Amino acid sequence: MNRPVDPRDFASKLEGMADGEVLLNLRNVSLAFGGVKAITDISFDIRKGEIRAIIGPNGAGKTSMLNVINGFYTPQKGTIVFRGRERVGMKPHHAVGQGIARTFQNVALFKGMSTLDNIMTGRSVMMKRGLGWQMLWHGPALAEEIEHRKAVEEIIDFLEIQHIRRTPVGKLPYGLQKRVELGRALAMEPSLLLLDEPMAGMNLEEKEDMSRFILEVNRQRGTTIALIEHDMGVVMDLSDRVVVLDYGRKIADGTPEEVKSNQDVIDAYLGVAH
Ligand SMILES: Nc1ncnc2c1ncn2[C@@H]1O[C@H](COP(=O)(O)OP(=O)(O)OP(=O)(O)O)[C@@H](O)[C@H]1O
Repeated sequence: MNRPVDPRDFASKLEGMADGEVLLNLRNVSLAFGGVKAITDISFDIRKGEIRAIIGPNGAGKTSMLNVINGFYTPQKGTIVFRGRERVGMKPHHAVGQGIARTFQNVALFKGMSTLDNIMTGRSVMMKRGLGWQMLWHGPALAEEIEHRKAVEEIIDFLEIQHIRRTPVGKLPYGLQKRVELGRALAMEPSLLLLDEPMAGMNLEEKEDMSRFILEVNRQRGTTIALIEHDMGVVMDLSDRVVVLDYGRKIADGTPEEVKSNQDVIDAYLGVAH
């Protein structure tokens, strides 16, 4: 049985960790699918409080890397240390319990459900009282439900989506669906938020809105963020540090300025032959 997750656990696990300390450390990680080497001997870290971008051309291994971080894939080689503890055989449903939440390249919401209910599903993973309790509508379950509703309403306010709270998400424009998906991830109160192409398919205005929300999540809520993004303008504006992958290998790691002027990165994006 999955252990219920108390959001306060996350805060206590992060207590004593200062901004800038290593939150997640990947060492010599390799992942292959049969003969396809998706990730080869990659090491990098994510520090508490930063926005860390993972970039690279198509097929570079970015999504695979995100899937390794949240336990969806277990690498054949390498070590992963999260909050000072080496992780062994973590599964995706443990990720939430550890304080890792993610969004997906293609929005993964319940299309027939409202914005409110979709965000509430993010919260449900933290509920201590099971369905039986809720059906009986006992006092403690009711109190917990009210507490979660309050947290969800705060997220709805924060993301400025009050006007669509009752709308089925399948009826929303794509940009707003992405925002709701961000809301659902925030409902899990993650210490590490993974965003897979948060701006994909968005127009300029939607991108500007999403950039603002990502920055506010990071600055106001103190959430550490790792994101994959193809829009270089966005990456350079938002990120504190950028790791660049190409053909499953790390080719650069540094500030946006350092990475932008790195010759290997320029070659990779121009498609220079290896
Ligand atoms: N489940 C899988 N089974 C087999 N091969 C896979 C699988 N997932 C990824 N790959 C392969 O691993 C390599 C890296 O893929 P990945 O999706 O991680 O790259 P990416 O950088 O995220 O690409 P994109 O920018 O196109 O999304 C590719 O060669 C891909 O075909």
